[in-house]
Amino acid sequence: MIELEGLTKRYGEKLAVNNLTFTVHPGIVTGFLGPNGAGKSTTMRMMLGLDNPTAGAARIDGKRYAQLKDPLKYIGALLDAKAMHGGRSAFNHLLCLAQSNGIPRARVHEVLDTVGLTQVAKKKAKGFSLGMGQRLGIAGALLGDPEILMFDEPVNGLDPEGIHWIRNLMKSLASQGRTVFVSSHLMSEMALTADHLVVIGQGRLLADTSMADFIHQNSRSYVRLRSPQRERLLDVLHQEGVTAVEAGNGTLEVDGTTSEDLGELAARHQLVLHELSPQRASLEEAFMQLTAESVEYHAHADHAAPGAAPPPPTQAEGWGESWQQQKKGS
Ligand SMILES: Nc1ncnc2c1ncn2[C@@H]1O[C@H](COP(=O)(O)OP(=O)(O)OP(=O)(O)O)[C@@H](O)[C@H]1O
Repeated sequence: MIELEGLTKRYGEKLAVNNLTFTVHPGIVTGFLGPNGAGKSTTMRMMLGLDNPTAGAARIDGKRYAQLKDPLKYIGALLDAKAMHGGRSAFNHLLCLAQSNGIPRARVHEVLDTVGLTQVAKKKAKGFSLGMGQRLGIAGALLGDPEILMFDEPVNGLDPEGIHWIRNLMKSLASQGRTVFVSSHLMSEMALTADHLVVIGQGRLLADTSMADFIHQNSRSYVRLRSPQRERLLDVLHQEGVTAVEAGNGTLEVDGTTSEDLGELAARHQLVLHELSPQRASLEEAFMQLTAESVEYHAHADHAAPGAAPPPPTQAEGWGESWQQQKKGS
């Protein structure tokens, strides 16, 4: 496992990572999330001994990275897919890594095969597309058959087939009992891949929880109702002590109950429903809700291209104030 204890990094005035303590466990995929500049890459670099902490420590199986003999056999990482000697062939790049970590040459062929680069193994890495570079970086991470794997934005530059492949690879590595720690800005992808989440903002820990709990705790679930007998429906809900919020287009939003209960209630009162749909928030909505105050870099609408239409509000923005007020009031 990976253990962080009070991990801190200061660059001059900037506290990039602020007293992070958490553990990344084996057997699951742990997603590492945070807005731009939150400190994710700095944290990962310190885990790999590429940056020295100002305070605290990161331990890999109980040891600091520098104390590991043949570190690629303990932890494999993809941090920056472009960080390789472009003049070397894919095969030679991996062979150099293998030789410096006591890994047999045959393993280079195996990992090239795993990532689908066997046919271009003799080609120089500098001619590789972004997606091929990502695959080569992942091959390097897998080289030592490590129990711990760390990927910073692994789906960057990958096409849909490549994204699907890396998702399945990470899940299968975790199902083999390995520790998989992955950062990504693609929330929809993270929602499909990670079981557990660590979220940071401005260097501080904001959440360390299961995916399901994270979404549940940081977002709103409700049931949307639409009925041609809206007034009667509102009366019935009122009598039952259920609060409904009018949401435009003739729809009502109801918190604190289930679509099953509402359907049965409507049936008992012979009310016609045209819509009865449970609305569950997405990871993206939950993430934006939690990190809203720690986003450092905002785009402003008046800097948009001339004539560009403003973006439609997200569902999270759509809930806006009334939800915030309800939360404060509760
Ligand atoms: N070598 C450095 N010198 C000075 N400041 C740095 C250095 N590396 C990172 N920082 C600063 O530390 C903060 C955290 O950066 P980091 O790259 O770790 O964030 P991140 O969460 O990985 O961001 P992104 O999602 O945009 O990749 C940023 O404000 C960044 O400008």
